[in-house]
Amino acid sequence: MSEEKKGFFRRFREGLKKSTRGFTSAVGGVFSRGKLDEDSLNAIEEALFGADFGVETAEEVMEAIRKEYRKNRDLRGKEAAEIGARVLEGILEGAEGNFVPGTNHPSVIALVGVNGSGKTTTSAKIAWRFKETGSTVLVGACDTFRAAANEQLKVWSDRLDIEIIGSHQGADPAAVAFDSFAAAQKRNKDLLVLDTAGRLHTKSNLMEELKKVRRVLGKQREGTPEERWLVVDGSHGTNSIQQARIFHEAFDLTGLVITKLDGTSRGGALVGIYREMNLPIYYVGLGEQPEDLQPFSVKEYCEAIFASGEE
Ligand SMILES: Nc1nc2c(ncn2[C@@H]2O[C@H](COP(=O)(O)OP(=O)(O)OP(=O)(O)O)[C@@H](O)[C@H]2O)c(=O)[nH]1
Repeated sequence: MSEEKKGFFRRFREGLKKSTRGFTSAVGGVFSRGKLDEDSLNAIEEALFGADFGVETAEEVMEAIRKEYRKNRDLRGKEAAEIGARVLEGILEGAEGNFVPGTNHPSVIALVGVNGSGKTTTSAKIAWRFKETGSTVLVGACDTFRAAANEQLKVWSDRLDIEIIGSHQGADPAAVAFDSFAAAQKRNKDLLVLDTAGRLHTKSNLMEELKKVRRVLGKQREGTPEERWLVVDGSHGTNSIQQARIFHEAFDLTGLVITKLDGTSRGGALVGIYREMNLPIYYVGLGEQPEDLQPFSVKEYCEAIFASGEE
């Protein structure tokens, strides 16, 4: 395995460790112990329900483990963990998003989500990631509600050498989106990332505002923005599902980014969100540094979740 790939796996595991700690400590390391018994099976079941996977997922995983246990009373914790990881991988089949900027200069990703979910930082992190791999990128500061969002982007832009189209508080987000797209086209950028607001000043509805952003961009180039990703705070657990539905209805989402998986014991919620939305997860946030935003890996996620408390 290449050094770079090893680094990626390590980061994914490290970031998810806190997310999985609640899960693994609840099963008391039962997966790393020897043969299973009824008590340890109950402990696994309890932990599965506590990790916010959702009832359906918890039941499916448990059913597979119990089925194997009925056939083989010598089943070991490690084998049960492998069964769990496999079932989860099956459930998450198709969840891995893979984004590469197209040839349509610029490809456009619009990030939406409730305030505080991590849109601004995610915009900067995505821009940095593609800049590092040789793409030319522009970020549009369409969050004109929160004065600090524009400032925050400026700080990131200075720190990471990312080009942004700034805005001032109270400006029309759709106008900023328009200008950003025009600038990205003019400068022949590979990628334009649009940060948007999670709240608005005016009484006008946030969803109406997002629809307007889409309408305006669609007039500039049909189908733009072609990537419409919802940024979800992973630590909010399955509570995020209702919000996700509302955004989906208004903005016809094409993908998900799940942030803050490093700071929560509810990392299982990602599964519930995917099951409900059935949209690819492009990135997961595993910390505050730019490199902590990682492409989602089903295999890594499932293995990290069932890593049985091994350090
Ligand atoms: N630990 C951790 N913190 C994160 C992650 N992603 C974002 N954050 C932090 O979450 C906080 C909110 O992020 P923002 O990017 O400002 O959120 P926002 O969605 O733009 O918020 P609004 O502009 O109010 O809509 C910041 O302090 C980020 O540093 C992550 O993956 N892990």
